[in-house]
Amino acid sequence: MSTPVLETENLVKVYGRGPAQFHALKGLTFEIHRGESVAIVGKSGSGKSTLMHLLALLDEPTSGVVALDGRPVSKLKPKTVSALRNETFGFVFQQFFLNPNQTVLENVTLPLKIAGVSKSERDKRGMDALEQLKMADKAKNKATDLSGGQKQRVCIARALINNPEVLFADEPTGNLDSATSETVEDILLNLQRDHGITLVVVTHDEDLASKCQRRLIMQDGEIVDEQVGVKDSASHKAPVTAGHSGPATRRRRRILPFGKGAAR
Ligand SMILES: Nc1ncnc2c1ncn2[C@@H]1O[C@H](COP(=O)(O)OP(=O)(O)OP(=O)(O)O)[C@@H](O)[C@H]1O
Repeated sequence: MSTPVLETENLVKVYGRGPAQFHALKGLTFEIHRGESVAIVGKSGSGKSTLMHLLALLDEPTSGVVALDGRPVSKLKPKTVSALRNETFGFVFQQFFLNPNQTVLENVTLPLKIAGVSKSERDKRGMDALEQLKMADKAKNKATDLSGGQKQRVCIARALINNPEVLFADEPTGNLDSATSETVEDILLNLQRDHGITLVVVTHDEDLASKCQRRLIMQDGEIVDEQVGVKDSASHKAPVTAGHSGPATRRRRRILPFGKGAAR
């Protein structure tokens, strides 16, 4: 089996100190494989967002390892971690985080501007991404002059602008009505299925979770169950596999020392 794109080993996150200490993640060990769709689900406060932030290298664990392409990243310099994050990941959040004073195209191309890409190249790639999301006709609109579903499509275009290996989505349908949610779900799942992007979704939305290939069920800072199989629908033909495939915390292979044997 290929090297997992992301894996964790005994991942622990403790917030606060002394009597105020709170163990948000209690030693998680699991793998996410390239090109799969994984939903992280569980009740409010179970640790989903904390886990996603650690996987996405937006926060550091208290102890344990996060490895990207088999290479532990927890001990890297902040600058290297930032570069890895920008090169490898795209992000979609419930709160769209669009700049209201900029056009749709400017919002979508912001990551390229930060990376120092020329305006002509940014605009070309931005329009390509907007085409993909069927939003090219709104390129010159202010980002505020859009419906919720359109805003989320702009956010997805922005997340795709760097050709990410992994797309992290934190409650991507949280602010959308059910019809619009379905459109956004299908866009995300199509990106995973047709373009091989690894999709990691934190969600309370059962419909979205059921369309992912794997669900990690969290409770009180632990992964207590793992379900495999996607909902049978017109766009998702694989049958649901009931039950779970065993403890999600099982280890199958050792994480390699950073830089050894991990091609990217
Ligand atoms: N910065 C922090 N300081 C202290 N405790 C925190 C902090 N961030 C999160 N927590 C606590 O850690 C636990 C897990 O939080 P987290 O946001 O990961 O849960 P969640 O499953 O994503 O919840 P929700 O579904 O409501 O977003 C919660 O009890 C939360 O109160």
